[in-house]
Amino acid sequence: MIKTGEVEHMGRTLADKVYDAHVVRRAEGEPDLLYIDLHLVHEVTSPQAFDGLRMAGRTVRRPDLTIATEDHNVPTQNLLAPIADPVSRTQVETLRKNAAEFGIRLHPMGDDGQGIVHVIGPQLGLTQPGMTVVCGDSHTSTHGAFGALAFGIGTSEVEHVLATQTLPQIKPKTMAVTVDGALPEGVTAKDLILAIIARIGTGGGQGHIIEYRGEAIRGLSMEGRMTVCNMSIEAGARAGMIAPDEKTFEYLKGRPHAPQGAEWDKAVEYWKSLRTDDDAVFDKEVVIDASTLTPYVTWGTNPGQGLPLGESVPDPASFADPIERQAAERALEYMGLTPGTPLRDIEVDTVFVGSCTNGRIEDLRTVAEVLRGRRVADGVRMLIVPGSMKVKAQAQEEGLDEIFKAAGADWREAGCSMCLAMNPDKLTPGERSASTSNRNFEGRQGPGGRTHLVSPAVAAATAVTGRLTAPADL
Ligand SMILES: CC(C)[C@H](C(=O)O)[C@@H](O)C(=O)O
Ligand code: SF4
Repeated sequence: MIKTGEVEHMGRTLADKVYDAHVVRRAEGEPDLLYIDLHLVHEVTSPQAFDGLRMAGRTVRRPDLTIATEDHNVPTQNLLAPIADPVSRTQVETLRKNAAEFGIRLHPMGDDGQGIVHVIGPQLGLTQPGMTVVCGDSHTSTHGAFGALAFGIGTSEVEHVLATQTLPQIKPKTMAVTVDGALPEGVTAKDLILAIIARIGTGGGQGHIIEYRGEAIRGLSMEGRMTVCNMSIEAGARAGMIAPDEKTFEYLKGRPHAPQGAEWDKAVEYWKSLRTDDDAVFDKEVVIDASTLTPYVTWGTNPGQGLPLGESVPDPASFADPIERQAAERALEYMGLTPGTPLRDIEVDTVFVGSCTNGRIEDLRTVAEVLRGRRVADGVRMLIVPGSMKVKAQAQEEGLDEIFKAAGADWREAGCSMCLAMNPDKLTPGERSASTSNRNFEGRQGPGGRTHLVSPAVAAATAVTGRLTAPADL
């Protein structure tokens, strides 16, 4: 820890640097007060926060640092029709009223800036290295891909940030996940993060900010880095971060909210200092060898229950830990799977491509590459949902939508869609999906629905054969 007036000798991690730069008040035995640079808002976790402000007669302290979008509840087709579900409709209408009353920018359904909250922040250049970013949403960790300290907060904290632009915090511990070597051909960021969670477990990052580092992380595109950071929360971590580099700067340059001219040069100079010092010590460290990885899929009902696609459904008896064994038994029962079945033999009814994990342009390009000249298997429905209206427009500019439609897939409007069952895109009881989203909990995609988490490449190949498949198998 740095003390004012003392020369600092101890190296600091990236997380330390960003955190320390935002502490506006620190007192013994109390949480720190952190300044927040960017506050993202969506319709699900904001209504009570705005009610709280109203009741206390408060205003939003920095509407200019706050931006709202409609994503969870929006249908992904027939946008002109009123939202049929009354709860969804009320949430969306409430956000519109609140945004108007408190002077917050909102990207409503149908607007060309609308999209999933974690897709639009980076897209607009709002998410930048060294920032603190919060949102009433657990996948706020996505923004850590830029070297920002980004984490999800609860609704009462949303109210606190709206009112003060600050947040009380207890400094999390730090954890390094170093991924050495290069990812083999055909192995993607999604496979990597599923492998990491399978290795460290859904509680492996608890209380920690994970910094992903090493050759394989440096080799990822910004989209891939976002996929990795997005799922940090599925390992229980408070946040995930990746040190900014030339790829980060290149991605940001020229975006609507990125600094410009002399401001840009100054910003880049600062951003370059945002890396873990060589002598910094992490509270916890894990090393992964990227060269051993193959496409990963989940077989169970939490994101840590994953295996290489070439393996078989595990036998619960093979788990030494009694809690894991029980969890596996229950998962297999819910998933309707038998131990020993090769994962490649599992047949799916539905394939979902989208979400804040894998609904960006690069993901859609990967899917198009696999689907080009091929057909979605008979009896399989495939939903391809862009993460934002901008992603949709770009995909259409590149003609990807034509490839999707020619293959028999359903090309939709932007939103969270089938990632979670808060809008019309749902699984029916017993229906099985291969999904590029981030959670496979019981009922996540609809009551009784069975979810296998996969990469966009595996999703596309699976749509073609109707069984869990990698493109290399086609
Ligand atoms: C609805 C929202 C609070 C929730 C979250 O916090 O993550 C959702 O986005 C999710 O992915 O489960
Ligand atoms: S796409 Fe899924 S994970 Fe992302 S914010 Fe929406 S519901 Fe949450």
